[in-house]
Amino acid sequence: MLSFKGKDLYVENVKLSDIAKKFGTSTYVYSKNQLIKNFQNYKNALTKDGIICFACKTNSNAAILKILAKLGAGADTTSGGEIYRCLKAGFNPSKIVYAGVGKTAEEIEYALKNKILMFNVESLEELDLIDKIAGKLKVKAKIAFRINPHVDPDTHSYITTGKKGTKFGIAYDDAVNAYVTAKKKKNIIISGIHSHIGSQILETKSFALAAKKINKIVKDVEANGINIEYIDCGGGLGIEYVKGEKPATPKQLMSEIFPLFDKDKKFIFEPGRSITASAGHLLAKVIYRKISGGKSFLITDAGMNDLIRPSFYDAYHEIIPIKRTSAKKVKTDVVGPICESSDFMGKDRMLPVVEQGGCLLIKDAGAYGAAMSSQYNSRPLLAEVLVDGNKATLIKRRAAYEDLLLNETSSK
Ligand SMILES: Cc1ncc(COP(=O)(O)O)c(C=O)c1O
Ligand SMILES: N[C@@H](CCCC[NH3+])C(=O)O
Repeated sequence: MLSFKGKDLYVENVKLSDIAKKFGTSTYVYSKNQLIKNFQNYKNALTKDGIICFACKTNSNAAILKILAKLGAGADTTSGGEIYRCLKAGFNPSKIVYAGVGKTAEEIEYALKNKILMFNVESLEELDLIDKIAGKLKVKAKIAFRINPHVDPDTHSYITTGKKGTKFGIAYDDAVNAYVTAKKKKNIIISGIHSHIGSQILETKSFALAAKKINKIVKDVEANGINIEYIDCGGGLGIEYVKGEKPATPKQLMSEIFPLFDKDKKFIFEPGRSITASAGHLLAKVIYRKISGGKSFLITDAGMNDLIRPSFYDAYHEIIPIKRTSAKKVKTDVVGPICESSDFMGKDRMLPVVEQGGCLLIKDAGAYGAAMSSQYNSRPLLAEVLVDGNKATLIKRRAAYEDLLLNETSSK
């Protein structure tokens, strides 16, 4: 919900220059109504019994989580900390699923005590530990196996998770045996099957291929007298970072998947990026401009510690000045203040020479933005602001220098 009104760029009905004045820069700015719209796209497409479990690793700000919990979302979690955040935000534990290759004993115990819907189990050793801890607590643990379906979708290699040889899940060929083993465990209830093939996937064909392979396992497992209630299809739908990219919609995805399975199945989807990415942007100030070695640079107060995606994956985020200007456009690198040559927000962009102190918006940073930020170079974490109509609310205060020393025991 970004638009120009006159010369000014707005998020919903709030001028970004007003946000910069009031809350400072750099700042993450979210649109509540874009977030709701993105979630409703999934909810409306879910014509079968099931749950949309928001992948909270993309953005776990309490205000964002509360909005989604209120809309009836479940949560896909990947650590005890994420389960904690989701419970605090009001998610119903019976809608929380928990994946991850390295769940610790403490995390498993915490999840069991809080009665989550199901563990997406990624190895037989993990299954043993869950069974043991459930026994100690005198409870039953509901599980699905995360199956690695050996599918290779068209996306960045760092975010491909369902390919043969990656660390995720139980290998496709070992899936049926894993279920047979689980059936013998005293404290385990088999609830479902899970796969998640990767992220920023624009087309549906890899999802459909994975789903067909998963259904083959479901049939083989059920032939062994084991019932599979939930088909958890993971997340992974991409968004339009680059103008002209055409990501499939939740409706297209689901209409390909549903007919592949028996009618009685319940479905879980775990979208993350496609819910939060386009609902958030990074507002940054141009501190300095310079020409060096024949290149033009805009140096912003946002760095790779605030948004690591460009440095880490060479990811593209559109960058636009928040004030329309008739200044000439020149090929520009937008860089941050960190001592790394990989500290850039965008390279070779045609941008007007923004005035010093002017602001840029680094778009579609609501997913894996603030959530992946760090204090590298001892830079305090950023403020986060939520816009709803004509109201802008601070949902995370900007950290102070004192916060940098908060947990260091010799800091007094
Ligand atoms: C298990 C699991 N589910 C869901 C997601 C969310 O993926 P995305 O943000 O691409 O929708 C991820 C991250 O890739 C994941 O690891
Ligand atoms: N962090 C990645 C996505 C990781 C997906 C998590 N399994 C990104 O920014 O694109």
